[in-house]
Parts: sequence; structure tokens; C-alpha cells
Amino acid sequence: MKGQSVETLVLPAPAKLNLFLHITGRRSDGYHELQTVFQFLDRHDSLSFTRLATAKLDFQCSDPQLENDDNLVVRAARALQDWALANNQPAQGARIILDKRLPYGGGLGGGSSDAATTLLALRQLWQLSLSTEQLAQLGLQLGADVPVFIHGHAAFAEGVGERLTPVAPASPWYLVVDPKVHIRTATIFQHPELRRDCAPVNSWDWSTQHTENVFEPLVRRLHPEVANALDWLVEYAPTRLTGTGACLFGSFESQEMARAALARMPAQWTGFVARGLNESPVCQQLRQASTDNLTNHD
Ligand SMILES: C[C@](O)(CO)[C@H](O)COP(=O)(O)OP(=O)(O)OC[C@H]1O[C@@H](n2ccc(N)nc2=O)[C@H](O)[C@@H]1O
Ligand SMILES: Nc1ncnc2c1ncn2[C@@H]1O[C@H](COP(=O)(O)OP(=O)(O)OP(=O)(O)O)[C@@H](O)[C@H]1O
Repeated sequence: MKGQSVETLVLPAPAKLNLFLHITGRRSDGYHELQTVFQFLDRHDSLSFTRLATAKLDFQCSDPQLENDDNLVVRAARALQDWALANNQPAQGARIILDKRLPYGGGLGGGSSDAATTLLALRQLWQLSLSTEQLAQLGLQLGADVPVFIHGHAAFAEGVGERLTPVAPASPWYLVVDPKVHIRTATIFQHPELRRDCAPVNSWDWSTQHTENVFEPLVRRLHPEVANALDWLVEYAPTRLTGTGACLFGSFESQEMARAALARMPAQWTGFVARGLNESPVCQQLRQASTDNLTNHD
């Protein structure tokens, strides 16, 4: 691999949307079999990674609530250190700074994306010979959404989100609305009224079939504020919940139209306009860094 003297990498961790989300069954361990399409957004957290000579992990976060050892960034770095030890490679460390910009716990996958960017960055900084598939397997233990961020392509996903087929859906402009409601993923997955018997759709013609987010009727009923936001946004554009919510998105033909809707959004919610991306900017930037030695601060 080129770029051997790179000591610091600065990388994005993009948000994702679930363009639809179906449940086709439940596994014996309680996890649900899903079908979904993931697309990335050009809205992201930012992370900086500096290699340390010792095995120390030093983590700082712009959001004090997230600055702790349970952060998925720290857990991802530890998982990679453990892999290195188990594979007779020297333990290395890093100083990691997370500039948290994405709303969290809202179905945008920011935590999983931060974890994926951490795994990708440290593999490169620490020069570990770990395949992308192995990295995705490691990531899956941290969260169901991590593998798609590791592979870096918009994807039709099955299983718990780890069986991925690359797809290239249209890339509209989205208005993402955060209605400021917290929905606990584990709790809503256990709800007795959740629909778990969707007929499977095919990866090659999902866009011509009826799709939905199965959490939407339930979330609407349990959280009237989310129902209000869905009812408001659908007046402007086709609208859906992402993940288990509570964030939702409308699809627009142009940035101007999405911005015009954002300007009229009720003040109690927050929102942003972003473009759909079928390639993750992380993978593009890492390829660039490995050929150009970009951000070389040694
Ligand atoms: C719903 C999605 O957002 C779709 O992209 C993700 O699958 C959720 O991914 P995540 O937030 O990373 O969630 P995880 O940390 O993997 O799982 C949180 C909890 O949700 C439940 N869970 C999650 C994924 C899944 N396929 N079946 C489940 O039943 C489990 O109780 C699990 O303990
Ligand atoms: N780096 C991180 N960024 C955000 N949340 C984190 C991070 N590390 C740990 N967490 C914890 O994980 C929880 C879920 O965050 P995340 O943003 O991944 O969820 P989400 O947007 O609902 O994603 P998903 O679509 O995967 O359910 C947060 O409430 C937070 O307590």
C-alpha cells in the first residue's frame, strides 16, 4: 500500500437513509430479518485520526454527551486493536477527534457510520492486512448498519443488514426533518403490533414494487409529533420515515425546492437539505489519501 508515512487522516462519516424498510421474519436470537435499500447523504460527521506510537486510544468529541468509552468510535478502535493482537500484529494507538454534526438516535445511522469510518481509517493508519469483508464482519458486531458504510456503495440489504447487493437508485435532493422525538430502536423492534410478514422483494426490481417503511404506522400512532411532521412534509414531496425513526425525509427534484420547503418548516423541528449519494465519500477519500499521501502531517 502507498501512503506509508501518513500520520493523520481527516475523513467524513456520512448519514444514510433507508429508502424503504421491510421485515420478512424473525431469527431465533430475536433479531429481525430485514429488507431495505441504503443510500448515503452528502451530510456527515467529521473525524480526525492521528497515529500514536503506543497502544493508547485518546478520544475527544465536540458533543460532551458522547465523549465516553461507550462511543462506537472507541468500541470500533478497540475491536481493531483486539484483532491486531489476535493476529500477532503490534498494538498501536490513535488520537481520534469526532466533530458530531448529525442528529443521533434518529435513524440516520450516524453512530454506525462513525464506527465504519474509524475501522477504515485505522486499518489504513495502522497498515493492517485485513480485507474489507473482514472489516465489515468486525463492524457488524458493533451495529447492523456498519457493513454498508464499510463497503461504501448504496445497497439493497438483507439479513440484519449485512447481505448487500450494490444498487444505484436515483439521487434526488432530500429534506430531512428531525421532529425531536427519541425512539429506542430495541424497544420498537419488540412491539407486538410491528408488521413482520412482508413478502420478499427482489434486489433487481425493488423500485418497481410496492415498498414502505413498516415502522411508520406504529411510530405515527405512538408519537403524534412524528405523524404531524410526516403530514406536513407530504404536502411538499413524497415522504418516508428512515430506519426506526424519528427522522423523516421528502424527495425533491431540486435543491431549491427542498430549501423552499425547509424555509417553511415549523420552528419546533430541525431539518437540513442534502443530496443522495450512491458512493460513500469516505471510500473515495481513502483511495485518494492512499495514492496522494493527502493530509500528511509528519
Ligand atoms: C433499523 C435500522 O436502522 C435499519 O437500517 C438498523 O437495522 C438498526 O441498526 P442499529 O441502530 O445499528 O441497531 P443495532 O444496534 O444493531 O440493534 C439495536 C436493537 O434493535 C433490534 N434489532 C436491530 C436490527 C435488527 N435487524 N433486528 C432487531 O431486532 C435488536 O433488539 C437490537 O438489540
Ligand atoms: N459516535 C456516535 N454517534 C452517535 N451516537 C452514538 C455514537 N456512539 C454511540 N452512540 C449511541 O448510539 C445511539 C444511536 O445512535 P445512531 O446515530 O447510530 O442511531 P440512529 O441514527 O438511530 O441509527 P440507526 O439507523 O442505525 O438506528 C445514540 O443514541 C448514542 O447513545
